[in-house]
Amino acid sequence: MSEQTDRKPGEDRKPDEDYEHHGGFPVYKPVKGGPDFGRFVEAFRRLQDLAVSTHAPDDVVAQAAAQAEALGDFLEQYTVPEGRSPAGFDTELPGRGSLLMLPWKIEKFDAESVRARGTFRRFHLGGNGAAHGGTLPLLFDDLFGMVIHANRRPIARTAYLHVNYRKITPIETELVVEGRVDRVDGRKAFCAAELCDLEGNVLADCEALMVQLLPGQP
Ligand SMILES: CC(C)(COP(=O)(O)OP(=O)(O)OC[C@H]1O[C@@H](n2cnc3c(N)ncnc32)[C@H](O)[C@@H]1OP(=O)(O)O)[C@@H](O)C(=O)NCCC(=O)NCCS
Ligand SMILES: CCCCCCCCCCCCCC(=O)O
Repeated sequence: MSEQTDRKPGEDRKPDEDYEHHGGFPVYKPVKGGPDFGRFVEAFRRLQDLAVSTHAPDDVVAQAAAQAEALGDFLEQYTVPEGRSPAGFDTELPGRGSLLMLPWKIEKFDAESVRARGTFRRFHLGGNGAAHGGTLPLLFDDLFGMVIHANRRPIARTAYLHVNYRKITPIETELVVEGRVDRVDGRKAFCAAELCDLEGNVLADCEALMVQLLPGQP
């Protein structure tokens, strides 16, 4: 039996009593990268942009491939398990220092809402100047993870995520996304968010159900 509430997130709730119980997840802690880590990640994003936007002569591609392979060989010895790399766990960096997440900056983070600002990069291109349709669910899904965290709720899994694509989402253009918990029903947190341009036009909106995990649940 679940408890139906109309409470506004953060309004009347104390931090979730189960906050430290993240199903079968390990206890994650932020992992702060060193002084050059943000620069390191941004250099890789630039390479991703260039890898998808250049058509270099074969000898240049061969040289670039050899340098990339050498860099991989150089770094491989430092591989660590999940949760030990700053990538995705450095909360001060755009996209938390992850190459997968959108490299957006958080500008509001509280129980009312989480808001982030940034651009879809050239490597996020779908077609005809628009961000790939699959990159928007990634943006919203990661935002909802932060929304859950900002509401002092334990880690939740996304049960569903519904995106309405209202207008073309351009790459290389500053945009804003903001999301919140709309309603809580026991383990279920119903979330909503909008992606807007700087004139306030809604480019896409999204609704998702985030389900709190049971003990031991993966
Ligand atoms: C989401 C998940 C944890 C829910 O499984 P579960 O813990 O066994 O929970 P249940 O199936 O009992 O669902 C819990 C509640 O959410 C509801 N629910 C779950 N999935 C739903 C969906 N897709 N649509 C609507 N409601 C859903 C159930 O109806 C139930 O509601 P109730 O408590 O009012 O009866 C599980 O399905 C899962 O792990 N899915 C994969 C998640 C995933 O990989 N997400 C992407 C990465 S985060
Ligand atoms: C407090 C540590 C800060 C970093 C938190 C990273 C949390 C990652 C949770 C990953 C949850 C799975 C999300 C998904 O698969 O969609």
